[in-house]
Amino acid sequence: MNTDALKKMAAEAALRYIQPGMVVGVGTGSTTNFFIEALGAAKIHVDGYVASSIATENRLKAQGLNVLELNATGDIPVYIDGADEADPHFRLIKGGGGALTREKIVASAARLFVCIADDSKDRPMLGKFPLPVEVIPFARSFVARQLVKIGGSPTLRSGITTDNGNVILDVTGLDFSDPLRMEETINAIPGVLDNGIFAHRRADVMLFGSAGGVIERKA
Ligand SMILES: O=C(CO)[C@H](O)[C@H](O)COP(=O)(O)O
Repeated sequence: MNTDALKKMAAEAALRYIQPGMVVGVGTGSTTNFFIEALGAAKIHVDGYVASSIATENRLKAQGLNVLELNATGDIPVYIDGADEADPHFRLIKGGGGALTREKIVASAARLFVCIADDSKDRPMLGKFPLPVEVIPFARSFVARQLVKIGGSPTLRSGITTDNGNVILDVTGLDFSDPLRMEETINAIPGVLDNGIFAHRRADVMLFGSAGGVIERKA
């Protein structure tokens, strides 16, 4: 089975978490795009959707789905999103699509975070995928130097400005033995808006598409 088929399988399995009348948070990326397609076809009468990016907002609207502002909804029952890596403790690296800050906000506003991915993202530990860090452009060089001091090798992602008007540094070489601490350490650098470690707000459910079917894990 190809990777897209596995992503689609996980995305369609997430529909079981969507009930009529809910507000649903929706992430960003190719796996989430399969979820949006499945939502469009399923025609579940939810109250509306909160998008984690402008790209997702546009896709939801293209399916005729009702998009709500997070500021108007309060806490939301469920958030569905992909990941770049997931460890056995439901901690994630996200931000391959550059939407990590809004994704973390919507995930944190949700009572249940269901993470959908193909099983290549199922890893014994985080850190193979370069860690995305969203940085205010004014602080780019300063933040890069601080990341080097904690063992990282940052690279500026070219050709992308985030929905918040910022840049992304992709960082390799960091020590992921304590992801929660690394999440806090990086976010304490002035000029960092957020980073792609989801250890404070982990997933509650993992749905992995695999050749043997959907693997479901609950925290
Ligand atoms: O965090 C993300 C976007 O910022 C995505 O969820 C992550 O990059 C996975 O993407 P894909 O579903 O395309 O593999």
